Amino acid sequence: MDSEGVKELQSEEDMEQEDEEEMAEMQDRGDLRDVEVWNGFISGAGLAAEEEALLDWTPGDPVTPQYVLRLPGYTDDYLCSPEDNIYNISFSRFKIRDLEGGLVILDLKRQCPTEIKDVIELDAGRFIQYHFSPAFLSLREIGATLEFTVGGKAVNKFRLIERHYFRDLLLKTFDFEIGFCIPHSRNTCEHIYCLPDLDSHTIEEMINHPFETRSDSFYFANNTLIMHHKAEYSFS
Ligand SMILES: CCCCCCCCCCCCCC(=O)O
Repeated sequence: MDSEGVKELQSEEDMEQEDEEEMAEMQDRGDLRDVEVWNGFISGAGLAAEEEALLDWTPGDPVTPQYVLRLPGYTDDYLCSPEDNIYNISFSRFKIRDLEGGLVILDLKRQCPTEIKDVIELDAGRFIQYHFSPAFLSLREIGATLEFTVGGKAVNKFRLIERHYFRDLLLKTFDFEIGFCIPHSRNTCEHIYCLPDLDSHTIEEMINHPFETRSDSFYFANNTLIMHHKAEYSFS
């Protein structure tokens, strides 16, 4: 696969409608608890037992796209291990550009052998801190180009779900369908991020509190979680 312009699949409105339906069902059943949880506000990070129950998930159950789309906050831990990347997907470049002005904001490249290696990278970094300027928060749309190689097995339904939070407030969920990737391929795709409209108080808080803005990136193949990356952001 060598695709450009992967789009956001599920709109915020669709997700809100799904949440409203879920809440209405819960209300009918009489088990509606913390409405705040479903609005993206929780009082503590990670999953408490009652949150797992609310999500209808018990430890050991597979982590599905539906599950991560309902997470109440930034996770305390990684929800899969590096060994779960059975397709030996290896990221080689990550570039961010402002779609309006065309300015490249970030371009991270990894030194990679010309030949695609079909080995699992157990030491691949899963956590990164990004340093942006306050002006980043005024951007409307950014394009994030991802370059990666795939090992000997074809990847079906490759999908990235990314959840961005400031503290416990869910800022936005991005859901990108990357699709099918052929074995031993080198791939490029660009995801378009429409940045959320944030109120001035939240923006000020995000600027004044570096690395309290965080994200979980969940990568799925065939609805199975194969990679989980975490990131923190400063805008000062
Ligand atoms: C300001 C709140 C929403 C921000 C959306 C910013 C998009 C940033 C793209 C970078 C995502 C990289 C994630 C990662 O490296 O795991």
